[in-house]
Amino acid sequence: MTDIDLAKRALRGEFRARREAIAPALRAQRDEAIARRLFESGAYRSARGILCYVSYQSEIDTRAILCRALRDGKRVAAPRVDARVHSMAFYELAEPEDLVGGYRGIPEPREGLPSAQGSDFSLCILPGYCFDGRGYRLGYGGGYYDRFLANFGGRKLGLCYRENLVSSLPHDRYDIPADLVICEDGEEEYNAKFE
Ligand SMILES: Nc1nc2c(c(=O)[nH]1)N(C=O)[C@@H](CNc1ccc(C(=O)N[C@@H](CCC(=O)O)C(=O)O)cc1)CN2
Ligand SMILES: Nc1ncnc2c1ncn2[C@@H]1O[C@H](COP(=O)(O)OP(=O)(O)OP(=O)(O)O)[C@@H](O)[C@H]1O
Repeated sequence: MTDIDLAKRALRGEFRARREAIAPALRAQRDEAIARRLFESGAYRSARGILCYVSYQSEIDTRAILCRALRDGKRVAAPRVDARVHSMAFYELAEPEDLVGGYRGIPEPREGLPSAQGSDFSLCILPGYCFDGRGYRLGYGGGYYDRFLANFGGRKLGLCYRENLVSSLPHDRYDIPADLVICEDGEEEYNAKFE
């Protein structure tokens, strides 16, 4: 375990507590505001398909996002972890019911769904405890997203409550920053290429 891993571990507890301290009703309102901003964004509107995490615990809720994207006629895929090989892949959903209990209780695509491949999937929506001023994220610590993003050529979009945006996070050579972070009251853009 490197110094950076240890520093990140200490921060996870702090930022989870901050997220959990927001009253549920307020959190729901903020999640709705974040989803609304996402739907209005060029990143969402121009994507034919999205790769989106399925929220659990106190993560920003993506249920409404997944359902709306399916209704909008987008292709929608969610991640499934293969813990044996420490990797994660995305599978395309036909309906919300395609999600079943998976890794650590996170809802994941059931077996038998097609793997999400191709340029239609041009947007990946990232979870995170927090993001910094350059788009770096602090995740659960599995390194799953960094391994996946190393081979992903599309737009990387984080969802984050405003109070969990920080100026700077520790990062190592594997960390891949978001191009854009959406908060309940605005957006932070890091990669002009994707305006
Ligand atoms: N919704 C969601 N799905 C996702 C991720 C994610 O961050 N969010 N992942 C992103 O990589 C992958 C799963 N990675 C994970 C890695 C570690 C733990 C974990 O250790 N969970 C502990 C609580 C940890 C904590 O609260 O800090 C647990 O369940 O007890 C969970 C998921 C793929 N799917
Ligand atoms: N592409 C990679 N190849 C090898 N090791 C990696 C890679 N990406 C990340 N790691 C390692 O995995 C460990 C966890 O990484 P990190 O703390 O960045 O996870 P995270 O981004 O918080 O988790 P997640 O992506 O699952 O949300 C670190 O030790 C990191 O160096």
